[in-house]
Parts: sequence; C-alpha cells; structure tokens
Amino acid sequence: MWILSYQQLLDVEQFTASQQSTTLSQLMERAGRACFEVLLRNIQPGCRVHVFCGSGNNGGDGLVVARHLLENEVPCFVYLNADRTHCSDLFEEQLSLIQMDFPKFIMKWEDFTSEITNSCDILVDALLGAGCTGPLRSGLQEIIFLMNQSQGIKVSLDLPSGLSVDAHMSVEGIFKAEYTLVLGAWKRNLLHPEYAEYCGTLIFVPIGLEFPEGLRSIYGCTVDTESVRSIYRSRSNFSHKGDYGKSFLIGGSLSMCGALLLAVRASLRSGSGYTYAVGPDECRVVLQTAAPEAIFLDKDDFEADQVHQVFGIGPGMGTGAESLALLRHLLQNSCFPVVLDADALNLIGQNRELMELIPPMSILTPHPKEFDRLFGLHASSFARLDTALQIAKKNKIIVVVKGHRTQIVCPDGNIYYNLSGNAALAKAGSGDVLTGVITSLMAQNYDPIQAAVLGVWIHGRSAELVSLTKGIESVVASDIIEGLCLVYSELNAL
Ligand SMILES: NC(=O)C1=CN([C@@H]2O[C@H](COP(=O)(O)OP(=O)(O)OC[C@H]3O[C@@H](n4cnc5c(N)ncnc54)[C@H](O)[C@@H]3O)[C@@H](O)[C@H]2O)[C@@H](O)CC1
Ligand SMILES: Nc1ncnc2c1ncn2[C@@H]1O[C@H](COP(=O)(O)OP(=O)(O)O)[C@@H](O)[C@H]1O
Ligand SMILES: [K+]
Repeated sequence: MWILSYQQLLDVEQFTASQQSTTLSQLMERAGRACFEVLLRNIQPGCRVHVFCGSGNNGGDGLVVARHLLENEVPCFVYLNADRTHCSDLFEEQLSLIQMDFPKFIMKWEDFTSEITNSCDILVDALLGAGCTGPLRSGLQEIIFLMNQSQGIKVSLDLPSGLSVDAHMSVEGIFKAEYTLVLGAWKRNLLHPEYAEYCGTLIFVPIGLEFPEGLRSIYGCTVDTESVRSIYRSRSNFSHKGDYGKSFLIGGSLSMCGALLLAVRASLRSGSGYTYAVGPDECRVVLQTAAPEAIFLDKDDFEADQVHQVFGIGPGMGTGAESLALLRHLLQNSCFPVVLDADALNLIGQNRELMELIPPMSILTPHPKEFDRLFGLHASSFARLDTALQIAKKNKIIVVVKGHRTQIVCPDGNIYYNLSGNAALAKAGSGDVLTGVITSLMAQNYDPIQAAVLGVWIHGRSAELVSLTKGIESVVASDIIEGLCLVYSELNAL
C-alpha cells in the first residue's frame, strides 16, 4: 500500500468518494465507526472514555467515535475547543448530530482539569490528524500536556496529535499515544524509529479507500500480506530440485562457523533446490554435521567458474586478506547479482573502490552501524534513507536498510517498508538468517527486488509466529529458521 503525503490523502479521499458514489461525510462515518469497533472490542465493561476533538476532520472522526460509544451506552465525555471559529464542514455536521442526542456529554477543553486526568480509563486523541502543520498552536499544548499526564490508556486517531504526516519536526509537547489507529492509509512518520514512542502500537484500520491507477508516492509503499501474495509463487508437484536453483552461501571462520551455518540452514528452509556452504576447512565438520542437506565447499577449492551461481557472501567471513581477495574476485566476475552482508559490507567499507564493482541489482543488507561504516555517520533514519536512495540509484543496487520496519530501497527510487517482524529479531544471528533466505529466493529465480521484499517479510513473519509460543526474549536465530516452516505453510495456504 502506498505511503501518502497529505495532499495525496485528500486526493484519495475524493477519488474514493467518486468511485463509490459516496460522500466525504459518509467516509468520515465509516472511519469513525471502524475506530469505534476497534475500541469496543478492547474496552472493559464500565470503562469511561474521554474523547478530545479538534475542529478539523480528525475531530470529526472523534465525534463519530463518541456518538457510537454513547449509543452503545459506553460512558463517554467529549471535549471540544470553546473557540469554534475555524471548524471544518464535516466537523460541524458531526457536532450537530451528537449535540442532538447527547448534549450533556459535551464539554470544553477547559473542563478537563488535572483532577479528572486520573479518572479516565481511556483517552481518545482526535485533536489533530493528517492536517497538522508546524508546532502545536491554539491552546493545544495545554490540553495535550494534561492528557499526557493521565494514567488512562491513550489512543490516537490516525496520528498522535502534533505529529505531521511526513515533515521532520520537533516532538516537543506532542501527544504520546499507546495505540494509534491508522486510518485507511499509511503515513511515513508513523514508520520511523524517531517517532515510535509517540505512536505506540500501530493498528491499521481499513476504511475502504481506493487508490487511483498509476498513483505513485515518493515515500514508497508498505510490504504486507497482500503484497507478498502477489510475489510468492507456489511450486508445481511435477517440479524437481533442478527447477529451484543453487544458492551459495560464503562466509564462516574459525570462531564464526555459526554465522555461515545459520545462513545455510535458512537457505535450506527457504526452498532453493541446492544449498552450498562455502567456507574454510575449519567449518567443514560443523557445517556437515549441523546441515547435512547442504554441500560443503572448501573456499580454497572454490573454482573460478563457480561465478555462474547465486551468492550470498559475508556472514562470519572475517575481514582478512583472503576474504578480501575472494570478495573482489566474486564482485568482478559474478554473472548474477549477489547478496552482500556482514563482513562483505565491512570489507567494502574499508575498500571503497569495491562499491563500483558490485554487479547491478545486487542486494546490500546493512544494519544501521554497518550502513554508517559504509556511507558515513548519519544523524537520523531519514538521513540514512536519503543516502540509501542516492546509492541505490547511482550504483543500480538494492539497499536493505535493516531494523524494525526495514526499508528496501530500489534503483528506481521506490522504497518498500516491511511491516512484519518484532524485537525477537534483535539478537545476533538474525541478519545471517535473512541473508540465507534472500539468497535462496534469488536462486529460485525471484528477481532481486522480489527476493529482497519477500525475504524480509518472511523473516519478520517467522519472528512473529515463533514468538507466539516461545516469547520474544527466548527466540533465537535458529528458531527463526524453524519458524520459516510456519510462514511457508501460511504462504502455501494463501
Ligand atoms: N484523508 C482521508 O482519506 C480521510 C481523513 N479523515 C480524517 O481527516 C483527518 C485530516 O483532517 P483535516 O485535513 O481536517 O486536518 P486535521 O483535523 O488534522 O487538522 C485540521 C486543522 O488543524 C489546524 N492545525 C494544523 N496544524 C496545527 C497545529 N500545529 N496546531 C494547531 N492547529 C493546527 C489547521 O488549522 C487545520 O484546519 C485525518 O487525519 C483523518 O482523521 C477521515 O475522516 C476519513 C478519511
Ligand atoms: N526490533 C526489531 N524488529 C524487527 N526486526 C528487527 C528488530 N531488530 C532486528 N531486526 C531484524 O533482525 C535482523 C538483524 O540483523 P543484523 O543486525 O545484521 O544481525 P546479525 O549480524 O547479528 O546476524 C535484521 O533483518 C533486522 O531488520
Ligand atoms: K489524532
């Protein structure tokens, strides 16, 4: 799904209304109703809800939520700005509806005093949404300050008030949501770590928006079950191992056979017809014992003509002279794009001329520290993304900027934000698993962008599924490999 700018959100709203022969008012009813349903599913009986509305359409959504809560006999109070000189038409319309039936539950912002902050069970923030520009004004600082003091559960509609859709901004005084109900389309600032503590858990609420054919966004798009469904290819029962390619994982060293082993085992579980482990002789016994399905190749016996294969290189490889020579050889001679991770990236950071040798459409998978070692220190995830875009375009490569909401940055300027995954992946070895998965997908002839997008999503989804039984802290990289079975079962069933 495209990640939209404010203007695009307005255009999509208009487009949806005309496509569905509906009105913007009915769209607001749909959005507010959908948020109400999410709330109702999650609130305890007797819970008191306090809804804070601004005078724009975000406030209008808040009024729809409040009306439905009151109609369902959930105790609910609505707080409005006493100054209503600048209200949107849709807000006015919603206000007259709620005033008709529930006038005594409507208050002014000033009525929300510090004494009642602690009697709220749930606070719904509908002060400002996508229309927010610049720092907070018009008395919003004061009310948000009090709301942030409350012990109640804090839920924002669409965006935490004070956060813009896409502009970089100061977070001073903005609402600190525990949950954000994201309405109908993703907004870029919700997906970056800098604002994570203000957005809390993101819950996407579909509202049936339709996107015009040919719509593009400079902010890219998200990767979710829907997009994965269109990439994943199921296998024919008449197929054989020769149909699914050979995946070559290169890495390992005396103290880090494990990194190569993880990549190899992940490749085995990701579908390539053959998986080869290319490492030093010291890793042979470990590899052949722990991954008997893989074929071990001593890197000293690695033939020059093996360059006609799909390679993932780097996990546990070390940055010595031999590794450098092997990497240089591969980059110069590989017939296909390669997957570059860990020490392969560190070597490129130390020998910048290697950047120019990387075959087109190769995939680099740096975590933020590797990224900064490669391309210099960056002050924010936004700055890193800008650099990744420039590099991807200039060198015609794919940069996978790893982290929560990994971004897959492509030579055509498109950015894919992955939505799967959780903190179970914040452990050594997770990246090696990802290298194995992506290399295996490339060997199976997924094109490199598809392999990166599908691989990153599968990897994250595996973490989500294994965490359900093992708990986020206990999951280790080997569990992520085992979890691939669950993910493929899901994909097979799509
Ligand atoms: N675009 C869509 O597809 C849909 C949008 N909806 C809702 O509409 C919202 C956007 O509504 P609006 O465009 O009316 O915008 P908002 O409701 O976010 O803001 C409206 C007003 O706030 C004022 N404002 C802006 N920045 C401010 C600041 N820093 N301090 C104080 N006041 C400020 C402006 O004067 C503006 O008129 C979305 O977030 C969503 O909640 C939904 O109703 C349904 C579908
Ligand atoms: N909190 C998190 N949420 C989602 N994914 C995460 C999180 N932390 C780490 N990951 C993912 O786990 C992997 C870690 O890779 P990396 O740091 O290279 O690990 P290693 O080098 O130890 O194998 C990346 O794919 C990253 O996106
Ligand atoms: K809001």
